[in-house]
Amino acid sequence: MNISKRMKQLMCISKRSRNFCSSNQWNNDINKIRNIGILAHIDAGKTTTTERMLYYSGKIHHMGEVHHGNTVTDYMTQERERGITIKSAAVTFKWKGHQFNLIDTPGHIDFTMEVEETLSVLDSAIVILDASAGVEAQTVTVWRQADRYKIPRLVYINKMDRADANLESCCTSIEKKFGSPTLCLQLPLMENGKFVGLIDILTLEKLVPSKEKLTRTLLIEQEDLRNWTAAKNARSVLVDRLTDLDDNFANLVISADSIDHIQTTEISKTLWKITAKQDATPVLCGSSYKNIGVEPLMDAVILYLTSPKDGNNIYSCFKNSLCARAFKIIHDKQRGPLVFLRIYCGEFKQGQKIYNITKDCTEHSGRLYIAYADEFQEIGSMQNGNIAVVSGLKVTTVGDLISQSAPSAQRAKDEVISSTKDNELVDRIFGTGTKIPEPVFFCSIEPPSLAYEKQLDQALSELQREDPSLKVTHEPETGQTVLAGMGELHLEIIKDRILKEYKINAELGALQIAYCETPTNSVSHEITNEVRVGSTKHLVTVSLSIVPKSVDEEKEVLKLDRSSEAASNLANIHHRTLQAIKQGIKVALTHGPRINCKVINAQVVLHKLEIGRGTSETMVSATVTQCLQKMLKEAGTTILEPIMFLEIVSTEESISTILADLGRRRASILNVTVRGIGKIITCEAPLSELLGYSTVLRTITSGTASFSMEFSEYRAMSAVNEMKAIENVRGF
Ligand SMILES: Nc1nc2c(ncn2[C@@H]2O[C@H](COP(=O)(O)OP(=O)(O)OP(=O)(O)O)[C@@H](O)[C@H]2O)c(=O)[nH]1
Repeated sequence: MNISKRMKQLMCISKRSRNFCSSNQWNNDINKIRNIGILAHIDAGKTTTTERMLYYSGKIHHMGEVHHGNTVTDYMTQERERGITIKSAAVTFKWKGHQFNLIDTPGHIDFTMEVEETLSVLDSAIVILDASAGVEAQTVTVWRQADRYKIPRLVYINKMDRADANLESCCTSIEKKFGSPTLCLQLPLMENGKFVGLIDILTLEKLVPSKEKLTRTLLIEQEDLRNWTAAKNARSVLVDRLTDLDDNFANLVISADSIDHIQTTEISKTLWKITAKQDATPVLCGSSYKNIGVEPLMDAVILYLTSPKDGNNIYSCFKNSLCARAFKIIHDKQRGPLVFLRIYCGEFKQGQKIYNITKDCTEHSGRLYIAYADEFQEIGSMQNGNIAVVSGLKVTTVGDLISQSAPSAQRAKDEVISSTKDNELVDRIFGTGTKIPEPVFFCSIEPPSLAYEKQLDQALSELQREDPSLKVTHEPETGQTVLAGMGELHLEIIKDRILKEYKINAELGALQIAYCETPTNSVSHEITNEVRVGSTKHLVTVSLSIVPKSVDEEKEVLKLDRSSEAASNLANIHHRTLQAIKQGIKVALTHGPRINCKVINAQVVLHKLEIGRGTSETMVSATVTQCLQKMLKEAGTTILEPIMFLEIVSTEESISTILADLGRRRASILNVTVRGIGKIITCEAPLSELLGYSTVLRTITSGTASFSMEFSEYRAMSAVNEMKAIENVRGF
């Protein structure tokens, strides 16, 4: 690693940061804030593009490169060693009077939780594509995630310098895979077959960058007929598309005497509207590595992406009192845990007391900062619309909703409940912000000696607080600590972090597949429990059914029987009792009867509940667990295995070898398509057949093929494979 270069870069950040203390130097004009994320498939160029943005904004004076391991946002040792992003990184900088709070996210599927956390607090996003690859497997995943959070986005097609770059086929793949019409705003400017700049379709200008400055020159018909004609035609296509998408713009076109007289500002305004509504996707292009296209991309962020004020602020019920959502936590050696907050309403003041709505507790915050990746600039206060970092919070975890005080939170909740019958909205506001993906791999972890046991527990608890997709459990029967995560790389990085950051050489057991169980039949049961405390008898009776489902259709596993006989008995269940029942269900479904793994795809229906005076919630929970465990045994369970979706990119020569190998892995081939000079195989295969697949693929194709995979679904297997799974799990 080029250490001196990195040192210079950091000094440069710190020097600029020192001039930058008070919050009122920051943009409190909410219209001029852009909270944006950069999303893409692995290696599309997110970190390289972010590094250029920091450079052009004046935040750094030397551009780092991913292959030199000296970029600002890939600051973790593991990121620098491997040249991939693992943790999302937030940076704040200014561009043309606007404040960008930008989050660079990882592209690897194992770190998808980082993307999910980021998306839950963003206003808009840039999706980057590799110009030679178009829409790739992970692009589809992040696009779907962004759809779920209704995030306006634009696409930046990077790597236009590559010989096999193809802007048109990228646009076609966006339209085909996402059903979103594309609005192409730039064309590549070629000289002797080389990509040297861009043509701005709106202004009919040539944009030719140097490292220091971007030169804009108007295209002149007589001097550059070919480019001028291409730009004019592309502008007509753009105007036509906007006419189809926006009635006001259509009226403007009808009343104009010529398309040429439509003002660029009118086109821009319409583009903003359409992007905000997500009716179409603006497309820009460039080569971040060759420093082409990044400044116009930053201009496009200002022009077409939304500010915090433009979106529908679902938290407006908090009015001017504080409302913020925690979306990321890191552990800083000096400052301790740092919680990243998106502030939706009010102001966060350094050292203020906060009420954590999710955890129902009050905490004291410490210092307040603005983030520049792993550098932090202390500030006194931060206004709504912004992203801030807070130290000192001990209880808050990712996804928690924060307010000023319990009464202000209650006032906001009362207001929403009285003004809407929409329970989903209430849940979106006051529930936890992010969806935590299910881990598909697990392994045991042991300290090198008993002396390290406490330290390892501490390290795991910090890592778990940072990363909700990492699950740490202690198995009471075996005394083992078990780590569950998203993939081989995820768990490998955790082990490496424990070694490098906590200096513990922990031992990981063999990787195991996270199988699940599902009830084979529907069963009902009623149970009565009685406990004597002194002379008092405490009674509880529950009647439940368990019903198998093809997937977990409902958000809640528990459903109340709505029949007339049950309704009166269940009408007045106290909130705390309901929580106790849910807790009892959770415990029972954590360990299935056959191989002790999680029970999924099941619905539990509560028919009856009778509780004697003074019966504790713990007793209710225990009775529900006991009843369900009995029912699961009676119903019998089927074992389910995780099935992965794979996309393999290969040369023509290796295709038959790869297909033959996939045949031995119980894979179903979905498609084989041509991409450039190579081919893409899409298929599904059980995860148990894919352990160490990256090494195998590298070996059988001499390193010419690459692949990405993501979880598809849990599926039942044949009796023979079920036996094998049982043997594997018992051997663990
Ligand atoms: N030819 C070419 N290579 C590029 C360009 N932009 C980035 N790269 C290279 O592509 C590789 C991946 O770039 P990154 O910026 O790390 O990509 P990323 O999307 O951040 O990667 P992950 O975060 O690990 O998913 C690096 O080797 C870059 O130098 C480009 O415009 N042209």
